[in-house]
Amino acid sequence: MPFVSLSGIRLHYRIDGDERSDAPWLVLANALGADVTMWAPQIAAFAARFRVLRFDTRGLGCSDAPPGPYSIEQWTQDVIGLLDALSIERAHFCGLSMGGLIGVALAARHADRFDRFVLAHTAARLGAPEIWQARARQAREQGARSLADATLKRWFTDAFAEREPLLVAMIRDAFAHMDDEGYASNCEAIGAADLRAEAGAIHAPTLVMTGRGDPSVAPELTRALAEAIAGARFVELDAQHLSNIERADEFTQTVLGFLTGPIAH
Ligand SMILES: O=C(O)CC1=CCC(=O)O1
Repeated sequence: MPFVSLSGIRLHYRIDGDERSDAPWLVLANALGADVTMWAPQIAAFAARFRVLRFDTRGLGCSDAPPGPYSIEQWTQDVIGLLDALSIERAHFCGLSMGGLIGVALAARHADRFDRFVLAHTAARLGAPEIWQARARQAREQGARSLADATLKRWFTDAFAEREPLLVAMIRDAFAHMDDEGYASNCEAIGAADLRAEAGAIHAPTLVMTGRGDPSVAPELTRALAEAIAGARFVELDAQHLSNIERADEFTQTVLGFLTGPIAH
């Protein structure tokens, strides 16, 4: 299992696609409570066009979970450190939810390292700090797995959960084994992150995506992010929060179309 060591922590990553090719790099960033495996439905199609680098955000999956709270600066330094460690000069970036929030910060603050951004099911501010502090407290006191049922209900429609119980069980399994401190520390980073004043400074070509029924990040907040970014494309899928799983083909084709197609000026 490959890791890079960055300022005292080990970050787990995976690469798909032909590493020796000169295909563009595409970085994938996961949601809170998920890990690199959430991108499984996209990997074959993405790896046919890109060298795909996915990583477990600090505190989640197989990456280290040092005591927090974490911060948006640590998240972005983790991504830049990972690119540096792997000698990747530039990449496209696709992040969902918390991964999308990291993308907003990278697009505003580290534009020189990226070409195009996909910011899915996210916003420049993901709700009031008190909500995230309460969630962090619950994770520390009762364990992150105490949040699993409610979270899964926000992530998928009932119809999808009934149709695909195995898929949902696999996502739940990854969630249930999250490190409690890592989950809580990421909640605190989300609560402290308010990038509304920075979204207007994003000039990279950007696709913003939401789900019509997303109860985790309201579509209006995601739409507001798209409106703040000059020239951003906005797409709504018929899904709740993890549209890359519930509407896997549509998500994949929308992202590929954007990353490989012409950019309207
Ligand atoms: O936990 C949720 O419902 C949704 C969420 C917000 C930020 C994130 O990454 O996931």
